[in-house]
Amino acid sequence: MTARALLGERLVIASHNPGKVREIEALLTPFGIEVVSAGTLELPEPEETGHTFAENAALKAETAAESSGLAALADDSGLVVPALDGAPGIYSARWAGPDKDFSHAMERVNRELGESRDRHAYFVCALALARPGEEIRIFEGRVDGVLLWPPRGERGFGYDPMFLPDGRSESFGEMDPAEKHAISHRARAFRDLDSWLRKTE
Ligand SMILES: O=c1nc[nH]c2c1ncn2[C@H]1C[C@H](O)[C@@H](COP(=O)(O)OP(=O)(O)OP(=O)(O)O)O1
Ligand SMILES: [Mg+2]
Repeated sequence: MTARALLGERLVIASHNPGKVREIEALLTPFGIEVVSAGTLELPEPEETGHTFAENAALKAETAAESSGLAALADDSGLVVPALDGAPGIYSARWAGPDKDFSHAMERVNRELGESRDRHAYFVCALALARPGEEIRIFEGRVDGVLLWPPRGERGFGYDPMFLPDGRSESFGEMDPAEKHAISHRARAFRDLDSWLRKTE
């Protein structure tokens, strides 16, 4: 797949999470690509049966590309806590249950950590880019930090209020979105995508 082909087309953002779609739209702005979300096109939400972030991202991008006939970009991401053997990891969304209750998911993370002295965690983002009938591409990013309790801030989404990125004094829930976009796992995956686009131009 070439950058030229991609840049001349409409791109589906293959995500049903409004917090993510908002961030992806902001991160895509400099690329000047016309985007449409999976929700707007009423695309189905596929079951995430993969065992890795990359597999689930690929599955979501391929499903969206096939059902829309357009190029599609999917994001599979999550919070990895080494002291919890990597949980919630690819199950990060599922820990919030059908009501997407992240206060409950954050409480579970904190409860399972208990008195553990190791509160290190990182977010991972795998982006998958698919065009109908073409080989899929994966881009990845990660950001390290520590888990706070109680959670802080109302901005962002998901586990943001309990995540303090290394070297910062504000949680992702407190930060201005532009600051999160400068350092987040998602921003780093976009940098990876950007350097690939430049190479293939
Ligand atoms: O920057 C982030 N800040 C806070 N929490 C985050 C972030 N990035 C991922 N997360 C957590 C919450 C999210 O729900 C889950 C991803 O799960 P994941 O399956 O990739 O997304 P999702 O089900 O919410 O939407 P969709 O699959 O339609 O793209 O990890
Ligand atoms: Mg999902």
